[in-house]
Amino acid sequence: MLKKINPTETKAWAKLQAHFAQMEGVHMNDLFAKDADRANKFAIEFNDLYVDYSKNLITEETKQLLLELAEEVELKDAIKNMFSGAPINETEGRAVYHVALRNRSNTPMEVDGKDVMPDINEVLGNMKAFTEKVIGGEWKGYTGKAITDVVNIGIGGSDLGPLMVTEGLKAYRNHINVHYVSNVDGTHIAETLKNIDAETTLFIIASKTFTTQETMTNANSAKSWFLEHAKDEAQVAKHFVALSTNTEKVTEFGIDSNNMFQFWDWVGGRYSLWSAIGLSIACHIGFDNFEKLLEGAHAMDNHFRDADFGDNLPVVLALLGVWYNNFYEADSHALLPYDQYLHRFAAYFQQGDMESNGKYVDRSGKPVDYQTGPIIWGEPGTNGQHAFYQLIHQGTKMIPADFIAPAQSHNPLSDHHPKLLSNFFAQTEALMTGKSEDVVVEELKAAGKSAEEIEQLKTFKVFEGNRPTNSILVKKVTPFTLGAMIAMYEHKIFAQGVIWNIFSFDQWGVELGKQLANKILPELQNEENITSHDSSTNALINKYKSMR
Ligand SMILES: O=P(O)(O)OC[C@H]1O[C@H](O)[C@@H](O)[C@@H](O)[C@@H]1O
Repeated sequence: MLKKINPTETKAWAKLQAHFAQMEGVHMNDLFAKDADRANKFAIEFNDLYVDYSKNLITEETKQLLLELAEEVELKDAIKNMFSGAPINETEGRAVYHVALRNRSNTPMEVDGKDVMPDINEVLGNMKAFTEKVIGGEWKGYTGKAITDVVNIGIGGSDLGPLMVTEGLKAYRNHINVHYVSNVDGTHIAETLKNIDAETTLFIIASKTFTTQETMTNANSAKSWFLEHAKDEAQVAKHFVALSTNTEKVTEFGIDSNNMFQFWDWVGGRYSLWSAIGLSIACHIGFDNFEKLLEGAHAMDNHFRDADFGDNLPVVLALLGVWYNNFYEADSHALLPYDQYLHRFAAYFQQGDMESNGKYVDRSGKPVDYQTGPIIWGEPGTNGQHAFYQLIHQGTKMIPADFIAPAQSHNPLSDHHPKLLSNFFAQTEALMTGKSEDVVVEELKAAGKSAEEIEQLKTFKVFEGNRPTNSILVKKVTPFTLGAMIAMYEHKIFAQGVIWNIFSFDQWGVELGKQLANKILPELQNEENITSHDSSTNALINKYKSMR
């Protein structure tokens, strides 16, 4: 069980508050000027990852106090608890054991006294055999043709993870095309079906519960479409497989239980890409590469469990996040990958982070009186620069940001990559150093501006700088590195949840909207005037009915 420690009542919190008062007004430029070794001091190297966190509003004292906070909230114990398979997802009475899914050392890992590794290895074995058949062309469709396209139908954790990783590792892809359908908007499935052939398409229905409205609706539409072509229910077995924890519902849907890849209730949806939910990834990049993804995550798991907190990547990133979220009152955090393949990275961690730590009730069931999870957002590299970076540089809000870039591109076309990386380095430098009024005035003089023009223009061109960033430089975006990076952020989220004294592995907040939608749906299926809601909702529903 996780301890119930209010972080704001720790000694470290009070010390951090006092320290924060001293830090206000401190400029990072001065911190760098004072300490020639700062970049070395505040960097962590892990395999092919190099994380520079020196461009943060911290001193050694800040780090020390943040580490004291981690000790006082008993983060070490919490990590041990997670790795021991204890039911730390208390509101659902479940263990949180995605670390077992990627336990490549294969040591026993138990839930309720039962080693889960044999089951995990069995499903991995089934996934391997299946992907090899699909990729090798042995798995045939109803007319005897090999599979060319895989459509993953799922939503939330059963979509975002596999989608982000297949995009992230496209450089490793084979001839199997993978498509993702998530939205209940009929457009999503309709547009996907336009580009595929029923004879050579395999549908993967991915749903932990196998009751999710969007997924079941899309799955039924896919099945109807398929049967329009195949005209034989018996052929469904060749074209539909399921990834789920719910055998009963899978069978009810008409999928042969032999074509079901199991996972377990101790795998949270947003932490499930390492389980059978990763089947579409394995179809796209091959099972060996999928295993390397697991290996990378496993390496990060060991690091998180064993490394001293001061050199522990997830812990350090978590503490920096707490520093900005709770002391500087930053309300968001940007993830900015300088890698086009990682274009869904921020979207993936919007669920990972916001569904985990978007909670206002603490582990004792009481409302918190401090801030919890930040808003996560971001877009890839230079696209963001030409869109929202203005606000990061000169806006009134502090936006701590993680800049992520590979040293080696999978597509080293002419000078694209040096240009991309020059922007990566320039942005973090600019955000930190800013541009003083003196420099602006010199530049305007050099550009031949009059004294009057200089006076009018100068303040607009000044950059305060002092805006915090982490730089995450990886050698190359490989399956191993991506696995490690995803696990790094997963554990950062867990560590922050522990500090904020909240439960990071339930998601009650997604329920109310679902319940109300279920109540409203039948009201949309008749022509009656609706009066059962508030006046705004009634008016909207009735307007919709008059417009359709
Ligand atoms: O895999 P399922 O059961 O279809 O759930 C899909 C998603 O549903 C809800 O939005 C939440 O519970 C998410 O965490 C989950 O990922």
